[in-house]
Amino acid sequence: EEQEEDVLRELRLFLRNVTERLALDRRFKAFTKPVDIEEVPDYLMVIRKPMDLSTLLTNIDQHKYVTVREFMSDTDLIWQNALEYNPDSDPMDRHIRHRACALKDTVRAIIRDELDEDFERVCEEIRESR
Ligand SMILES: Cc1noc(C)c1-c1cc(NS(=O)(=O)c2ccccc2)cc(C(=O)O)c1
Repeated sequence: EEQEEDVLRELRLFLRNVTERLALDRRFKAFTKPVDIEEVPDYLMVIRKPMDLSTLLTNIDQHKYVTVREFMSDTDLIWQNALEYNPDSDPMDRHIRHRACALKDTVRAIIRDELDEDFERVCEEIRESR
């Protein structure tokens, strides 16, 4: 009903704000767009579920996320994919892994500091009722 739509609208505002702040952080530039398959031809053979910050925004606008937990599953894909595709000891791989870990820590810190657990509980109730 109306109150539920108000809660989900507030969730989308929060998730958009978090995503836009991540996209503005220079450390995360490589995560702002899908990995370019022209530049990385074997990427989709290694990574089954690509994800990036622009796709997160599209998903938010398409009402894909009803809870922060669902949003976090997709943000986790971004850094997990980067760790999986770039496992080597060469400086480039180490550099992208360092940024992937920074993305993981930054998202968790924002959620810990800015998400009210009662709000997330209401979102989980809505998801279970659907
Ligand atoms: C993300 C990601 N996961 O695996 C890799 C590898 C990356 C990644 C993707 C991009 N952006 S891109 O796919 O458009 C591109 C790849 C190669 C040359 C030029 C552009 C950049 C970087 C980077 O470190 O700058 C890394």
